[in-house]
Amino acid sequence: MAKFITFEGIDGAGKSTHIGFVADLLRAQGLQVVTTREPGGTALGEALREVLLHQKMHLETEAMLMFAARREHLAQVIEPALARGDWVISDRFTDASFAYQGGGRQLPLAKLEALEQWVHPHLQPDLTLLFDVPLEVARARLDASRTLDKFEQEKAAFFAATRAEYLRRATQYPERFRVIDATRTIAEVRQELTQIISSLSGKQSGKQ
Ligand SMILES: Nc1ncnc2c1ncn2[C@@H]1O[C@H](COP(=O)(O)OP(=O)(O)O)[C@@H](O)[C@H]1O
Ligand SMILES: Cc1cn([C@H]2C[C@H](O)[C@@H](COP(=O)(O)OP(=O)(O)O)O2)c(=O)[nH]c1=O
Repeated sequence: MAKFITFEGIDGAGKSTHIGFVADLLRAQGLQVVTTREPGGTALGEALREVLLHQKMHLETEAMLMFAARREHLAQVIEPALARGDWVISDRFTDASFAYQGGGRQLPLAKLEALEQWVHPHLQPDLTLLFDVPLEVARARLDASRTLDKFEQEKAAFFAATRAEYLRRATQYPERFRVIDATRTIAEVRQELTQIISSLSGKQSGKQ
């Protein structure tokens, strides 16, 4: 049965480093896998990503554009892939809106819940891998690796609140979240990912 897997965590936790690895693990089992990302994943979504990552805007505009990009992503990529029986791995999904817009920027969670109900009332990820690291570790990795976008330039308090909201959601939805201690080496993290993926087979799809 096709499954929907999401990767989450604060910037610099190491999500992107492991997506190809997990996709290859699944492909080695003969599964068809679609990898994608948010904001993005479609032509319109990538255009919105450019705006979201580089322009200042009202917080509610930011939240609505994240969900607008998501609506398109679901319609064009995620839902058709799951309907075909493909597995889908997305670098971020709605938990990121709760963590960043809700936790980091303090948009009331009820507004995000309303957007979630509008955009995907019947779909949740089957598995959410939360790559968890202290802020200093994430910051050191980012500083060493790239030019920072609008979100990555935020201060420590923003990321503390973002991380706290991710962890709160992991406690709220323990059936789909797996919290990965991403301070370990890449090889150690991959060992745990291999165990998680091999134990996934046989569970039901996340469509409600
Ligand atoms: N476990 C790890 N140990 C050390 N460095 C890591 C680890 N995981 C990722 N990195 C490095 O940290 C940087 C940020 O990783 P990345 O996967 O881009 O993070 P994210 O997608 O979560 O923002 C990259 O340069 C990556 O090579
Ligand atoms: C999906 C999503 C992402 N974001 C933010 C988190 C990230 O800082 C940024 C882009 O995510 P990401 O693709 O992880 O950035 P990068 O490719 O630089 O690792 O968008 C939100 O604020 N809300 C959302 O709903």
